[in-house]
Amino acid sequence: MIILLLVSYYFGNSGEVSPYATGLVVAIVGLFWFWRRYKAKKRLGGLKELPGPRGLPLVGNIFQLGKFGNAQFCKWTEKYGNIYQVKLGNQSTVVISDPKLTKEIFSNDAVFTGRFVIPSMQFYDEHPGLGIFSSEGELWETHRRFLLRQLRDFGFGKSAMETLIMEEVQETLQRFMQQVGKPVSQIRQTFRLAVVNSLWTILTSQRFNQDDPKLIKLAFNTTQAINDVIESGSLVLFLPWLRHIIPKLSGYTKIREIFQENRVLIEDTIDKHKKSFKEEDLNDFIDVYLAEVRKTTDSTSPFYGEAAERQLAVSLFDLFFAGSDTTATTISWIILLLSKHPEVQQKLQKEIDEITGSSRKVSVTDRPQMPYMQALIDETLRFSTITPDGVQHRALADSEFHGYFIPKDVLIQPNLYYIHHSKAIWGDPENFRPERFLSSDGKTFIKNDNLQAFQVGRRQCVGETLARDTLFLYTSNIFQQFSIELDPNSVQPSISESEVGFLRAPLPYTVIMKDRLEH
Ligand code: HEM
Repeated sequence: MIILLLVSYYFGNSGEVSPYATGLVVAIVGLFWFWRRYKAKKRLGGLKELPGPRGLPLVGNIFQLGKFGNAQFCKWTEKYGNIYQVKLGNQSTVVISDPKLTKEIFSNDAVFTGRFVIPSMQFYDEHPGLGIFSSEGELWETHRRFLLRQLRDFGFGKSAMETLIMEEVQETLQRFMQQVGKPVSQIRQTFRLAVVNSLWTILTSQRFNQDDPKLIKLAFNTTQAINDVIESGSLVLFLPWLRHIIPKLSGYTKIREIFQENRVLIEDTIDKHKKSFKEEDLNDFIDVYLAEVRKTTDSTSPFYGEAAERQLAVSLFDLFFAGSDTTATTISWIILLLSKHPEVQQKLQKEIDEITGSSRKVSVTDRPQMPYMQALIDETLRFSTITPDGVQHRALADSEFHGYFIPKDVLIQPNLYYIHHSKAIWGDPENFRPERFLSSDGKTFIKNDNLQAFQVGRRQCVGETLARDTLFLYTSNIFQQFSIELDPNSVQPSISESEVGFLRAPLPYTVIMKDRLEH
């Protein structure tokens, strides 16, 4: 309208809209529209455009998501199919809801190995894109390879690490023993402390007491800050420029304070390792990393100098952050699901009793003889799906997937919740039924590729082995010792609902433990 008035004014018909001006404006707008369509078509290069819901300018589809964003992603899958596009703020995101397609896109082509660097969520605000989680290209590849090798040599799957995890399992068992017969709540928090402690010990060789305030801060602060941002609508994630306008209200100030606390703790720990460093006595991940930095003389190497030390700090934070709440939340789902399903709990205890009896603790070497336990863990990972939207990847260049044009910088988001709850794949996804991962005689555990809790392909979770060992050791040793039921006098939580937050966590619940081994 403003353009129309300006053009009318120019044509000398002050105040009135002339028909010439209207024609001219319509022609200009029409030409502009055709030009944009032509450009878009040319850009597609004969490829198809992705379907998806229309969004508003600037904010895209954000306000259509609601508190439980994943429910809307599942509805859109029903409407637009297994591959469609949405806009979160000004960020285009391709949502994939089929396990074969996620495997294909994340495994085959290095172009889909990028990451979305969220400005406010970086360990070093001034050096984004470091570490394992947020890095890309050569920096990511070299560090991921190094990390996997060292963690394998230093423990992933080794007995030394089992000993460290078992220390925390024992402490948790003792805590539970003191509470036998009484209502116990705060289950997720208890496991967070235990898991955080074993991870910290594995990475730094330092162990906290489970009541140490430093440990409590480490365990809760970062997740809490991220949850606060999500609860207040995730605006700073999708509209990052808001942090400059309303830093406090958007949650940015709080997040930076917490990253600063983490920074002090991690940098301090690295400094202590530097002071006591001995080439012939490498004890943990920090030591082996520092050894690599000391022997690197090529200034172009990612392991050279001060930049490499920053990279070490962020990698430590990534491992710690990615590994602690994920594992603890999954254990808290296991406790809730087994309390709701006493028949599953009894089958598990029968298997434990047959393998170890009560004379010794369960060890990871028992796992091959425990198919029911393995099935139970996979069924929990499927049923709970703690990362319903998975972790997004970024397209590093314009590319093609199944005839669709995928522009550079678009994010690829696996709809894990949909995949794990698809009727077509699982038959009765709403039921918690470990038997779906067993052979028909119940004697053999059967892996199912449609379970993608750790995602698949080139960026698949590096901590899967550690997570599976931890889940196995906690669950088997807790249910060897205790039978657990929901407290009949407390609120009975629904298992199909969850808390709003960064991870899909169970609603709060209260249980009563009974000592099974009491003589
Ligand atoms: C039940 C527990 C866990 C679940 C469900 C889980 C899930 C995931 C998922 C879905 C991803 C994204 C993969 C991708 O982008 O393709 C991921 C990445 C990652 N996870 Fe885990 N994780 C768990 C435990 C752990 C543990 C114990 C550690 C390490 C101590 C860990 C470290 C990482 C790291 C460093 C990445 C980034 C990998 C990369 O970008 O290359 N996770 N995890």
